[in-house]
Amino acid sequence: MTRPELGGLYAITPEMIDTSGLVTMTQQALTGGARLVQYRNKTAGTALRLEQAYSLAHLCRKFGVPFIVNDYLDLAVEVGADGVHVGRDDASVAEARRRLGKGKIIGVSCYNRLELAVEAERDGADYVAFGAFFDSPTKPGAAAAPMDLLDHARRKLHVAVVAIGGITSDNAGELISRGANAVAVSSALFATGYIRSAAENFSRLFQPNPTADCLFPDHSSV
Ligand SMILES: Cc1ncc(COP(=O)(O)OP(=O)(O)O)c(N)n1
Ligand SMILES: Cc1nc(C(=O)O)sc1CCOP(=O)(O)O
Ligand SMILES: [Mg+2]
Repeated sequence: MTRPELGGLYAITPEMIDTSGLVTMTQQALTGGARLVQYRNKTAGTALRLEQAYSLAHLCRKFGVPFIVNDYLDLAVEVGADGVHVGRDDASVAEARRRLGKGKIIGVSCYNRLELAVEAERDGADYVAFGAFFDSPTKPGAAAAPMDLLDHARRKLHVAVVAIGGITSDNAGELISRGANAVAVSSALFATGYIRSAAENFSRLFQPNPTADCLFPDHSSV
């Protein structure tokens, strides 16, 4: 079943060594309405990763927003994260569930493959992620995912669907209207000089639009 907290703007943190800068930038994203945060750092050493993950876990707790650790299951357990995100080179869903326990969030990368999502859902994932929908500055070599994958996913799956890869506030609308519950964004949030307002722009896309309802009233239930 789709967990209600797994929707909206999903902020993927950038790689940086300055922990206080990272916390400040993430705080701006949260103030602008980010509903999930993922700590993603592929290059930091163990001590820095631990320091950053603890700091971000603490920050997210203050905002009441789930904090997810990318790749590192041990780190997620150690800092009391709300969940972990795993891909093809990472822990299995079963292992993540065993280590984290019931109630924690397990997200799984499914790239452009619906069958991986069906398997992840069956194994107990809480959300599945598809991408890359657009060229990603963060992951330039990512395989491309077609938009209609979201239409198929919406019909076939019951868990939350996350879209990722080169998403901006200009191209996110179509992903959301095709059924993405959340959009995972790094560069179009953190590589801007206006993180808070970028986050607000994304967050607005998830709010019901009263003007559109007024122009096009929904009589489907009448
Ligand atoms: C929300 C979300 N979706 C996809 C990914 C990519 O995970 P993965 O394929 O394991 O690649 P890395 O991020 O580990 O390089 C993600 N992290 N988050
Ligand atoms: C971490 C990651 N995974 C992807 C996938 O397609 O699986 S794309 C991606 C990078 C997302 O960052 P940006 O918003 O800067 O494109
Ligand atoms: Mg990974």
